[in-house]
Amino acid sequence: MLQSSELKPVKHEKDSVVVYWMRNKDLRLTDNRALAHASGVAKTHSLPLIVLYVFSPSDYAAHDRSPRRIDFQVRQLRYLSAELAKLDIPLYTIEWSERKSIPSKLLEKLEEWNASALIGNLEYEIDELRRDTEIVQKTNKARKGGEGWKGETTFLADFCVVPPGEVLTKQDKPYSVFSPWYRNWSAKVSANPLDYIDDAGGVEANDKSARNHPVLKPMFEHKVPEKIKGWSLDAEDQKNMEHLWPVGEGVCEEVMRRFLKTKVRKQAFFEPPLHPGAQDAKDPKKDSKIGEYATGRNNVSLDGTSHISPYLAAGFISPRHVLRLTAELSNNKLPTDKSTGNGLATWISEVAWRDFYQHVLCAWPRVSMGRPFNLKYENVVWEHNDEHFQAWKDGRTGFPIVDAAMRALKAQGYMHNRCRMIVAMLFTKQLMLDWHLGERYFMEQLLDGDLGANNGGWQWSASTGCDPQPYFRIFNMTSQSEKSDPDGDYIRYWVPELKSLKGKAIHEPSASMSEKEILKLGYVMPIVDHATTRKRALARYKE
Ligand SMILES: Cc1cc2nc3c(=O)[nH]c(=O)nc-3n(C[C@H](O)[C@H](O)[C@H](O)COP(=O)(O)OP(=O)(O)OC[C@H]3O[C@@H](n4cnc5c(N)ncnc54)[C@H](O)[C@@H]3O)c2cc1C
Repeated sequence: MLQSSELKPVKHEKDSVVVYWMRNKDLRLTDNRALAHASGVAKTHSLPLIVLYVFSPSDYAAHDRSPRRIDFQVRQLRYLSAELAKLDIPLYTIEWSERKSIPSKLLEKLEEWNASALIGNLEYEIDELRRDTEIVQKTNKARKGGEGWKGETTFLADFCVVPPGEVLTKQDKPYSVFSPWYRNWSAKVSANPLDYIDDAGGVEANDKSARNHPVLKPMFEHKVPEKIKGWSLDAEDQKNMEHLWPVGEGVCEEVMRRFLKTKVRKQAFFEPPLHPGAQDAKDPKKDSKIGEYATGRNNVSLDGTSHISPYLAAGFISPRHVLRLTAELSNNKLPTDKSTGNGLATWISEVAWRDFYQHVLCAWPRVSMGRPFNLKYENVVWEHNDEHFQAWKDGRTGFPIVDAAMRALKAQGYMHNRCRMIVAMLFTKQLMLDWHLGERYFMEQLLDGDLGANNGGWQWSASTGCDPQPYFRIFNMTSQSEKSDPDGDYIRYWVPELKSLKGKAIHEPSASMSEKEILKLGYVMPIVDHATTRKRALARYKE
């Protein structure tokens, strides 16, 4: 928790207001710690609540945000605005292009509105932590007799199941290896489910008189913009995204229900999570997607994972909520021992990875400043090859599984986890390109782009991160392809040039076909040779 100091109790005067600052990772009205707290403060002092959201295009640019992600958030904000209006609460949005001046502009607004409290959920990226710290420091200074807004500021931990700083070694140090961290994390969660996965509460309606409050009245006239200049999509992509990643009433719960209660389907492409025709599982613990997750999650031609990541990353649903829904399948217990091969336990451990990378971000802030976790690898010599970088982005590397995955990413703003590992491995080890470039490209494309998870995934692949893949274990693209897309359906869908290929040839056309034959299909030869580049990578890392 980050809070202004308790110098003098703040006076909640009768014409003041309470402000909940909604951020990019908590775009929901239920099970939301800061919103519930703000609503409680407003009720206790009989004050109206304002929900504030700040559009900050310069932050989006600095954090390589994907326009699709901004569009996704805008769609959700418009939905939330309508929901809040039913509760007589305004959702007021402001666009500020100067990100460094957000604290001072915000404090000016709070003074203008005569707000007595500002409440939000913490964001763990370094820029955001600095911004919130500046707000708290400025408030404290004003409350010690200085100029400026003198209300109460509170930022709460909400994004993780277990807040950063609570999973520590016996020596009170942060963990840098996932397995012991996970044992500690799961012991805490299982022992204190009420603390960690209980519903944090939501929002209560304002009194009807809020509609005539001098500060709130004009806010009810305010409309959340449909588009943010520089961050909007063309009409076709907008339609595509609305179809693949819908927002609105009950969407997240339904995405979860499909994962927990319906059967795995074979699909070489990713259908929207709310596609028609999902078949109910007989025994969800065994034959639903989650029941089969321990094995199904690595087959990229199955819809064997939840696809909840964009909704979790932008906080349309809380991680507590997804775990509660999972626990319902298991007598309200959370099975966490994944060594049993239990699908539920394996899935819970994946959700825990999300927490793990946030904990890493907080314990070692250098990872959100572009530096490797493992400083030993800070000076690995990377190649500078624009042609290879472009071929990777365009899905024209000559490695079919990589090309399929990269084309899927461009088309859908999403990529299967196994494919993320494969394409990142080719990028960092075989192409020997700087992982920062791949990390940035992912952020620009992904709907679920999140600094902690994305940086963690990239540094895992580049072997520079926390508990990474050791540098000498370099994926062989052909065997990865055979394991993750056994029938080649995923490749055939995304790389139609190869759809006539049968059997193993789909995974490595160049092993059985001449260059002329491959080019005739409209495909390309591999842009690098695995054996040569493997040696190069080993040498570079050793150096
Ligand atoms: C190079 C690379 C980059 C990645 N970038 C991101 C990113 O920007 N945002 C993101 O949310 N995930 C990222 N991941 C993790 C993972 O690929 C996605 O979370 C997952 O594919 C989302 O699909 P799903 O919701 O169906 O996952 P499921 O398999 O159903 O997993 C459930 C949830 O657990 C979390 N999760 C699962 N695996 C991981 C993981 N390895 N690290 C962190 N959280 C995880 C996600 O919130 C996910 O929605 C990345 C992985 C790699 C290797």
